[in-house]
Amino acid sequence: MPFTKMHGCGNDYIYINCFEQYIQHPEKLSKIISDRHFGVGGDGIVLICPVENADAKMRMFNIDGSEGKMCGNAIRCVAKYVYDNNIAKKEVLKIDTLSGVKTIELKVKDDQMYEATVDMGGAILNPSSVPVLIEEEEALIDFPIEIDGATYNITTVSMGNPHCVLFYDDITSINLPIIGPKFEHHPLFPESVNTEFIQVENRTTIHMRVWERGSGETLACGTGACAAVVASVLNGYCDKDTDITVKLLGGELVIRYTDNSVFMTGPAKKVFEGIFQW
Ligand SMILES: N[C@H](CCC[C@H](N)C(=O)O)C(=O)O
Repeated sequence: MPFTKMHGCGNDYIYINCFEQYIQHPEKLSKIISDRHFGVGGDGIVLICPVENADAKMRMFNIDGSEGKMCGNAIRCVAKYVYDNNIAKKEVLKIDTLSGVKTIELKVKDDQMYEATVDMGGAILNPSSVPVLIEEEEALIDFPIEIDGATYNITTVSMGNPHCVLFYDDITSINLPIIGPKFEHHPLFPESVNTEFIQVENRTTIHMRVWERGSGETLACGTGACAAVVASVLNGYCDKDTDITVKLLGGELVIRYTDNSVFMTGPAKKVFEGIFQW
């Protein structure tokens, strides 16, 4: 099975062209091929599929086989793949996702690395739409919850997929493999949750680590960076209608939170192509 390995800020996926092949059980394939020792290695797989209402459709599966409803780093790479492989040779592309059709503007920086700006759509703040099971109509902002006897102040945001954002003075010392699953598997989050840990540097710069549902700690999370900037604005650390730099383990994303949409700008890079025997 032919594949293309690509990444956005080190959030790496195995991309499969489903204009040319059909994958019957992507949830099984993701678990096998994502393994860094017995497979290709990645944070999951992304299927690039034909669709009527857009240039292509993206289906993304985490390492555990669960299907993500949106993936910010992957959609930039899908746009690059669609352009490079002449599926749609346009600098403005429309990619369909389980969270609707997104518009991506590509800028070719060099032959292997592109920069893309994605209109990620509006941030969803109503708790029942994130979803988070708390009887509140208003957005959860700096909302205290108790997990295993400890209190955490959470801000919850959906970018088409669920996010829980927390703020710390120092994120370098957080033990994500211990704390991440506590949120990922908590009954408060019926569809599980991606959890972002934020350290604010100034009004235009934040640092982020992330524990992704279904994949664990990744080097970057595009939807998570968007949710983190929305949460930073809601908590008064950053401003709307301003480019905020999100510094991640694998690189940087620039996020702008406006009344209508959240915009994300970042890299998309191809690493190699190959044939997977399975
Ligand atoms: N783990 C996420 C999907 C991947 C999101 C992340 N890699 C991104 O770049 O947005 C979920 O299940 O909601």
